[in-house]
Order: sequence, then C-alpha cells, then structure tokens
Amino acid sequence: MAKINELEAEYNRTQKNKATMKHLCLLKAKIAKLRREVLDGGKSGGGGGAGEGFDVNKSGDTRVGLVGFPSVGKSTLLTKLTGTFSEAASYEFTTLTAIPGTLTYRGAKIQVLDLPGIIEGAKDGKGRGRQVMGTARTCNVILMVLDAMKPATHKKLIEHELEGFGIRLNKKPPNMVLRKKEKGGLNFQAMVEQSELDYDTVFQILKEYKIHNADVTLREDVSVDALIDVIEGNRVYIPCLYVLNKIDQLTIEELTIIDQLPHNVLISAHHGWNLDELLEKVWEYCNMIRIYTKPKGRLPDYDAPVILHSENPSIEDFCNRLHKSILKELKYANVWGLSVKHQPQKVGKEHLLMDEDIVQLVKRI
Ligand SMILES: Nc1nc2c(ncn2[C@@H]2O[C@H](COP(=O)(O)OP(=O)(O)OP(=O)(O)O)[C@@H](O)[C@H]2O)c(=O)[nH]1
Ligand SMILES: [K+]
Ligand SMILES: [Mg+2]
Repeated sequence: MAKINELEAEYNRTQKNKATMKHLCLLKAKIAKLRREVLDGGKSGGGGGAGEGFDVNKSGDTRVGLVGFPSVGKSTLLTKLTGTFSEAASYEFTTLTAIPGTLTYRGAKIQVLDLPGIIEGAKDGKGRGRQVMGTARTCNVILMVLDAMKPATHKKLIEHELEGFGIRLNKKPPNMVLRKKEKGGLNFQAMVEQSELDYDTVFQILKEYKIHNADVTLREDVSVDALIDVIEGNRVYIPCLYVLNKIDQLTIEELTIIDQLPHNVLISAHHGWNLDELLEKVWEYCNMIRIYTKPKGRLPDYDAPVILHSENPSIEDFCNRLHKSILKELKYANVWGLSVKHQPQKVGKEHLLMDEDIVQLVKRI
C-alpha cells in the first residue's frame, strides 16, 4: 500500500503534458499491477475477484443491486419496490448483509439486492466493502443510490471504489485485440488515430506485465486505462443508473438541474415517488427482451415470457435458454412479430429475435 501511495503521489504531482505522457502511462500500469497484488494478497482477485460476495442465490431473470453510502435509503427502496422488508433507520450501517427481494415487471422476474452501505476505502477492505462489491459484480444492473441532498462528489467517490474493484459503469469493453504469442515481439496496429497510445507506450506497458510478444490491434481511440483493463482482464462492464433519493427535500429549481444529467433518476423511496420511471429505466438498462412461446395449435403463453439478455438474441440463444439439448433437435422455427416480414415466417437458428416475438419450435422427428 505504501508503494501505491508513493506512486499515486508521484502521478499527481507530475505535470500532464506530451513530454511526461509516457512516464504517466507507465505509472498507471505500475499502480494497477500493485493494486491487484495487494488485493490478491488479501485473498482472491481485487481487480475483480468474483466469488467474494455475499451468499445469495441468483433467482429470476435478472439481478439489480443497490449500492451506495450508508443511509441514502437503499433499504427503504428495497421494501417499497419488492415488498420484502429490510430494516431502515436513521443510523448508518443498519443493513449488514445482502437482502434479496423480487418483483415482476413486464413478465420478467427481477431480483433486487439491498446491500450494506459502503464507504471510502471499501475496495481496499474497509467495512464490508469487498463483499458488497463482490456481489455488485454479479448484477446485471447497478442502482447507485445517492442522497440528493449530499454533495454531487459522492457519485465520483463511489464510482472510484467500484472502479478499483474492476467494475466499469456504463462503459463498453474497449474495441481492441490483445493476443499474446510465443515469439515475434510486439506487432502494433492502430486502425484510428490514438490520443494516448503509440508503439513505445504500449511496448513499455506490456513489458511491465512481462508480455514481450503480442499482437495489439486498436480499433478505436483506446486510453491507457482501457489498455490496462484489457491486460489485467477480469473486468466487468455493468449498466448503472444513478438513483437520487430523498427528492422530497429539494426545491423545484434543484430538481430541474439534477434531472438533466445522464443516467439520473430522481425518486423519493420513502414517499414512493417516481418508482414507475425507475422501473421503466431499469427495464431499459437490463436490456431484456421477452419471447413468448407458442405450442402447436394453441395460443401463445403471454404470462410467462422467456427473458433473454443479449441485445440481438438468436433462435439459438433462445433454445439454449430453454434447455441445452433443444438446439440439436431443432428443425426450424416459426416466428411471429417485429423481427419477421411474414407472419409467421420459417427461420433457422441464426435468426435474430426482437422484443415480444412469438416463437414456435419445430423439432426433427
Ligand atoms: N426524506 C426522506 N428520507 C428518506 C427517504 N428514503 C429513506 N429515507 C430515510 O433515510 C434514512 C436511511 O434509510 P435506509 O433505508 O435505512 O438507508 P440505507 O441506505 O439502507 O442505510 P444503511 O443500511 O445504513 O446503509 C431513514 O431514516 C429513512 O427513513 C426519502 O425518500 N426521503
Ligand atoms: K440506515
Ligand atoms: Mg440499509
């Protein structure tokens, strides 16, 4: 830790300009590496150790985690959303473990996890921070609950904690390829102009990780941090909503300002205000689509949609969601809905489905 602090101090006092860029990049790589070592030493991977969370069974179609400082209203929100009681009180650290609740929205079963409050330094082992963040890593969407009365800097602080645990919020994995090899040195290719990385910098950073032979292809402007993420691996990319709670204490003027920020949803958990919009947004951020099944000669089962997560799920994904062996037996599928021109249309396993399509699987005999 002392070494990390020293390097961070050096990073902060170094002037940021073209001449110092390389040095700064290297410092970043060194810090990232040390951080992981410290966390690994403290048992299991920090740049994101999975398997370190609370012991709660995953249930339902998707999992949503409530993360935030103490007393921002996470438990109040869980109780309001799911009807599952989680104790709420005006003192900090009321909640000491993960409390799961479930709700049904548009036919999907959503598991909501109330989590203990986290504090600065959580990622380095303060409080139950590591367990909270280990659990946050398993969520499909994170709701960062913030007290709308508290400084806006709190958002950054929590983000920083999650970042330090390998969680990337509202980001996509960098569009680049890193392929390690046995020999041949570094083969560096940038498809678009780079503002931070060049051959030398990449070479130095890889060397820090003892990678001497690799193909590196950058398909977008990749930052040093993003490159380090790819080298370290084990990062998770999770959509996040900033849930500003306790808006009953704000003025209309204050509300109008914070309402405009991206990913923000304004609520009052206590009064149950604006929970409809919150659920609508959660639905959007979960990126789920509903597929109805239609047994031959019967109406579709509209009450129990099959929920799929990926953006453009195929018939193959649909089959695999039902059962591993189904795909092997599949002859073709009949599909009704937005993804097809004819109603129904005969399609193969590569066909991409859309929300609320109806699918009838026809098996080989
Ligand atoms: N004014 C106001 N107070 C609220 C609202 N929601 C929750 N509170 C209050 O905020 C306090 C903390 O609520 P909790 O639900 O215990 O907060 P928590 O985030 O679960 O806290 P920890 O479990 O300690 O981390 C309680 O006194 C709640 O009544 C709200 O919408 N408006
Ligand atoms: K509390
Ligand atoms: Mg609580």
